[in-house]
Amino acid sequence: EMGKPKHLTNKQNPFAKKKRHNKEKAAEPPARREKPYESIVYENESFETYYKHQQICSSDAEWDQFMKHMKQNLPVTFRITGSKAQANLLLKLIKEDLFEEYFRAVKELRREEEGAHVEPPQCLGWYPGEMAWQLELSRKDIRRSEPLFKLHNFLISETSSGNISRQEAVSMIPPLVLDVQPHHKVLDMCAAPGSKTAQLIESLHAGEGTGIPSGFVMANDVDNNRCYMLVHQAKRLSSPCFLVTNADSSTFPSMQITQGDVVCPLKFDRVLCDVPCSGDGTLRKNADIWNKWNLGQASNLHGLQYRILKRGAELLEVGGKLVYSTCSLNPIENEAVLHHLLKQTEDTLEIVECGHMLPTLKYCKGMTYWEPATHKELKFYKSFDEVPENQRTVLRPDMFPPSKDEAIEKYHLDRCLRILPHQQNTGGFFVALLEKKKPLPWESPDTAVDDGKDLTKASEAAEPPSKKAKFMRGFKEDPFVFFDDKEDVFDSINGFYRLGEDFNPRNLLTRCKVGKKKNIYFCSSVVRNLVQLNEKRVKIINLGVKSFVRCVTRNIECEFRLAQEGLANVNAFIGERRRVKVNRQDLIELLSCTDPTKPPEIAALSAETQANLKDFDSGSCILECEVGELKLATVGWKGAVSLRAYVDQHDTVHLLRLLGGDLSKFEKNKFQDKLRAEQDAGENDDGENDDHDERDDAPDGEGGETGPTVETVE
Ligand SMILES: C[S@@+](CC[C@H](N)C(=O)[O-])C[C@H]1O[C@@H](n2cnc3c(N)ncnc32)[C@H](O)[C@@H]1O
Repeated sequence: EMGKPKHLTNKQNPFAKKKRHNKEKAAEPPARREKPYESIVYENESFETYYKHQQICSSDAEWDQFMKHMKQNLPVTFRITGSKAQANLLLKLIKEDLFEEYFRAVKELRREEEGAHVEPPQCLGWYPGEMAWQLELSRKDIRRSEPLFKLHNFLISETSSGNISRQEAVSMIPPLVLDVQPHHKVLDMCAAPGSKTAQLIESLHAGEGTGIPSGFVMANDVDNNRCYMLVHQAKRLSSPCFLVTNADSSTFPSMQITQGDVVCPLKFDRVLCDVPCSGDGTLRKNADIWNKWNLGQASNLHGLQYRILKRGAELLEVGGKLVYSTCSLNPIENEAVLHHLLKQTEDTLEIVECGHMLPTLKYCKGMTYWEPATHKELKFYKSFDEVPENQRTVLRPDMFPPSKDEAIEKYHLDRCLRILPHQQNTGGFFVALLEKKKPLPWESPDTAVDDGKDLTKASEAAEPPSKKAKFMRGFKEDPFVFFDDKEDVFDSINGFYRLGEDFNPRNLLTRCKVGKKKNIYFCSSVVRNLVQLNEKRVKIINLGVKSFVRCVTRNIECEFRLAQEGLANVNAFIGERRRVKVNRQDLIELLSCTDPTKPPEIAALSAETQANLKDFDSGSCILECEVGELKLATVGWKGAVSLRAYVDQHDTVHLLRLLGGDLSKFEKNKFQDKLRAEQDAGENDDGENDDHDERDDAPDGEGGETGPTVETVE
């Protein structure tokens, strides 16, 4: 009776789940096989000619610095995420323990070459709260050097549990500048793989103790496979205020939202346009661009970038802010795109200053003059009139700069930020912050004001036009099935967990219309509203956080256990009867148990905990532990004589780290493991591919909870 009735959970579309799983797998980048060092030539003549001509650096000496840095590997950067109390404690442990290990390991690594001087990790001063750091080591260094294995383990494990994010320094900038608040409606138009999306979600949740934010983040990508990277990325953040859509953002559909009692056109307070680009700012990370770089790409992308930006501006609320960013240095993809739109939006849209939001960041001002060029022979043109007829489909009038005065006084192109690699040893990047002052000239004022006047128009559009139906085809998602007010499963859950008056059962959903509900997801009210109003207008890929999981156990009245993933959201609603206070030592004990057949016995725990467990019904529960300022909560399982923590391995390591427990049994030395495996096999590998371990930004697979399936216990 304990088996999971898989065939029942998905009667409607038995293959959808498997497909989804495969898609998620396929979305993970393959293990990298970097080209042997020698085969990359760090040179590209057109690149140098083009950018020298555009004067992206102010002197020859600076140009030399620029080129020198472009040819070096990028240093590793990461930022600490998560709630304030946990992030502060993790920061303290990083500064004390991790950096001590860092100095030791780097000294060991470099002893022969460089003596014993080690550059200390550098705090990125423009990122708030000392939460972002740069190490003078490349990813390759960290992956390939045995002395650094503990540092590497730390990075992998804390990334997987979502407590740090290994993100390029410059990529942290757009979300900072966008300044997302908990009540904001946020659209990330080109979101995959989602490192910036993660930051947007974190900002949405940054208001301390305010419960579930009233705003939301909608992350979109045109590439269906890459949408699953977003799902994967966001899973670690467990936000009920998040959804993933799959649409071409240059024609992003108009949607609706209920405000008060009125259905209104959906406009966003914040829009991120991190558009597809030639990527030449990432040469330090993607060295193959050295061989491929040509100017044709930029001219090709300009149009798409413009259309995405324009649609973003349309979807923006008056008074709202939009960030346009690329990892390209090319003015054709940057200032020219902004100028192209600003010419048409007159005084309704304005580039605003944002440098002051990034104290200590070194950058150049946006360019106010540039010369478009043909990509084969790199012939530069000062005005469109000079462009020969046969080049006029490639070089468009809109790619040319305004007069120098206009560029500054009318369009404020100088307010853009250009970050060059040598300024603080990063990748190259471009970012501009725009504010919408009025409805755009082609928008009627009504559509920009949420006064519901547009209501009739909006509801006429309720049925999608048939040409929209075309892009809705393709891979079919399982449906989103929300609970209604009389859901029998809910009564059983509510009876067991006493969810309280404030909990709205209609914010729970499953992904199957018929059959037994297996996983129950939780989302915020606004996300439910968006799905219900817009499901037919846009392809929605994912939303909701897994919060309850079917788990049928003898003698336990409720057929659902809590899921660790969703605990942070439902925790506040759960009644006293399913909460157990445990002390620090007990929680360390519970987390350190890695043998599922021998769960910790209640009799071996502290007297306090034993007393707390008296008259406590068996089944799923919350383990609560207070250590100083820090309140930790994990999912647990109370058996007849045992108590266990029900936490996956990465979370276990994170919690043990915070609690000061012993991590040694979780430290893996892959170099030693490999050596041992080779010795066991009695033969030598050719040793060619030594980095087929976890890719840096891709946490490994599913990483299921390590406990046994509870179904088989007691
Ligand atoms: C520069 S990457 C975005 C990186 C992402 N913002 C991050 O920080 O992880 C550009 C993304 O735009 C997507 N894209 C390209 N054309 C698009 C379109 N027309 N609409 C929406 N997304 C598009 C690509 O699939 C790609 O994932």
